[in-house]
Amino acid sequence: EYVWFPRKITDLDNIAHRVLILGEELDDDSPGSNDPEYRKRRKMFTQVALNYKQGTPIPIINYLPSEKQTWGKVYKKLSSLYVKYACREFLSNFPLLSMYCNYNENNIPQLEHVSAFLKETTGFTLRPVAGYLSSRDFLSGLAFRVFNSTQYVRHPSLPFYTPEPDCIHELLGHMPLLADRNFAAFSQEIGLASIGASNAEVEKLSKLYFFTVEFGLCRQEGVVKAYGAGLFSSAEEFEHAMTTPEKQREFNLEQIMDMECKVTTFQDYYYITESFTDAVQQLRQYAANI
Ligand SMILES: Cc1ccccc1-c1ccccc1CNc1cnc(-c2ccc(C[C@H](N)C(=O)O)cc2)cn1
Ligand SMILES: [Fe+3]
Repeated sequence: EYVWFPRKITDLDNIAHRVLILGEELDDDSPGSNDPEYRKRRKMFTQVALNYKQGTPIPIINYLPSEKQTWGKVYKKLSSLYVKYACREFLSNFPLLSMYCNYNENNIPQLEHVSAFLKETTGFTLRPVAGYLSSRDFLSGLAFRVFNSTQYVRHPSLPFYTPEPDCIHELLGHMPLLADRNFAAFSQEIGLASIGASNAEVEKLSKLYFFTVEFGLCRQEGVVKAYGAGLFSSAEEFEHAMTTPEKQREFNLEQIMDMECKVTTFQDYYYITESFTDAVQQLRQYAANI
């Protein structure tokens, strides 16, 4: 069947309104859905994302003291885990974000500032997203080196594991590696493979994305390290994944394709790839047969 796909970067504006949003479509038992203040605050972020037009600056947000407090708690706890368990690419890029994007315990970095920094390093840029895009729509952004990023902050009741992506997940989880040239290339290749692909192939690519970009492990100097954004942003799942060897498995594309993606609980398994370039090779092989 004919599948529309974006042909130029401004076509990504046609995708922005096709989101699952907290309180409308998303199940109402997500954290903060029974907190009227929080839901009002989330509606503001939703409007910013729905009004956004490609190529315009991302609006600067005056984050609230309660949001900054959640960020600070998470930032402090995770910083101690990065030293022990993060891959070398993450550790070498993190200081750059502190320097150029004002990453610190007392300040939530602005997407606009991080987007400008990424544009200089790997050509990636950010755009604010109101909630869950479909896998196809999210992956199509990556083909243009555009990363759809949430801008709201998780509810203060669940700082160390939240079932929804939020700006803390994007800023601490994804941004440091989007500044790495090999990882940026890998991310774009997954996006390019999804353009015009069938629904079955998009489903497979989104699982590949999920078990690498979101929850990937790698081996560096013989030691298992993390590179998955979902680990870098959840102190609980990060600690769990790195201290439960029986849940760590060698990366195997076929096996991953059959795995179910757990979106609101910890994963059953975490997959180890030797490196990003190794993952790219496996993806290229797979994409060649699509
Ligand atoms: C679940 C879904 C909805 C809509 C469209 C696609 C999907 C879908 C289907 C198959 C595989 C993956 C997905 C969506 N992918 C993802 C990717 N990331 C997340 C996710 C990432 C981070 C976090 C926050 C983290 N737990 C933390 O506490 O920091 C919470 C959720 C959740 N789902
Ligand atoms: Fe993510």
